[in-house]
Amino acid sequence: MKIGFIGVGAMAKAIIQGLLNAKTFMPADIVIHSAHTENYEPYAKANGLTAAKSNREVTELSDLVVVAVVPELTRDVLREVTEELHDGKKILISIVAGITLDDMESIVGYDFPILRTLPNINVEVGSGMTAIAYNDNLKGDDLIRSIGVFNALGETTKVPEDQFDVFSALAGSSPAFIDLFIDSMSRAGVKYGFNKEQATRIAAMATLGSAKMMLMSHKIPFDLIDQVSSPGGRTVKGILAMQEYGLPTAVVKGIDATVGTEPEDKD
Ligand SMILES: NC(=O)C1=CN([C@@H]2O[C@H](COP(=O)(O)OP(=O)(O)OC[C@H]3O[C@@H](n4cnc5c(N)ncnc54)[C@H](O)[C@@H]3O)[C@@H](O)[C@H]2O)C=CC1
Ligand SMILES: O=C(O)[C@@H]1CCC=N1
Repeated sequence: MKIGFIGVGAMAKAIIQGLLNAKTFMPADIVIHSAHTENYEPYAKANGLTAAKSNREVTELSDLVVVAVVPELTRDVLREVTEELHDGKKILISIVAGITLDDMESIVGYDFPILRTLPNINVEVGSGMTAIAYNDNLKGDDLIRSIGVFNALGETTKVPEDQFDVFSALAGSSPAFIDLFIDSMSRAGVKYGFNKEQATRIAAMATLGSAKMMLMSHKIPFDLIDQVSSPGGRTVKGILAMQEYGLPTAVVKGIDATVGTEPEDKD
C-alpha cells in the first residue's frame, strides 16, 4: 500500500513525520510531489521517500492519494489528476479546509471513494485530533484502511460536514491559540526572571499535564479549576484577574473570527 501527497507543506510534512514515527508506511511507500522542487526533493532524499515528477505521477504511483494544497488550488489540482485517479483502485483523501465531499465529487466523479479529513499539526507527534467524513463509495476495508492512517496519528472523530469549519477552529487552528497561551505564560515567567527556554518548558508541561488530567480524570474543567484554587489562595486571584481582563471572551471571539461568523448582536 502506497500513500501519495500532492503538496508537501507544513501539514503534509507533519502527517508524513507522524507516519514515519509510527512506522505505518515504509519511507519508499510514501510518494510526494509539490510545486516547489527545491523544497520537496531534498526532503524526499533526506527521509528516503519517493519523489514524483508531477501530481499526476504521485497519483499514478499511489493507492491512497492525499490532496494537501491550499483550498484555492484544490479544484485545479483535482482536475489535473482525475484521469490517473480512475486508473486502478484508488482512494482520494483530502485534508483541505473548506472543500466539501460534494465539491470534490463534482470534479472526480460521484462514483469515487473519498475521505474528507481535517487533521491538526499535532499528528506529527502522534497526538493529532482529526475530523473525518466520507462518501458512500468509501466502505469496508478501504474505509478502515484510510481512516487507519489518521488513527495511527492520534484520535479521529466523525463530524457532520456542516460542522467542519467549527472543528477546524477548535482543533485545526487551536494548536496556534494554545501556543499563544503558552508563550504568554512563558513571557510572564521571563518578567519575573526565568529564562525563556525554562519558562516555556514549564508552561508547556503544565499545559500537557492539564490536558492529560482532563482526559484521564473525566472531570469537567471547572471541577479541575476548583481543585487547584485553594480557599483564600493565590490561584483564585489569578482566575478572577484573567476573567476580569477577558480571557474567556477573548477565546470565544478568536473562535468566531476563525470560523468566520460574527457573534450574534443581542440588542
Ligand atoms: N497547517 C495546518 O495546521 C493545517 C492545514 N490544513 C490544510 O492543509 C492544506 C495545506 O496547508 P499547509 O500545509 O499549511 O500549507 P503550505 O502552504 O505549507 O503547503 C502547501 C503546499 O502545496 C504546494 N503546492 C502549491 N501549488 C501546488 C500545485 N499546483 N501542485 C502541488 N503542490 C502545490 C506548495 O509547494 C506547498 O508544499 C490546506 O488546504 C489547509 O487547509 C488542514 C488542517 C491543519
Ligand atoms: O489556517 C488554516 O486555514 C488551516 C486550517 C486549520 C489550520 N490551518
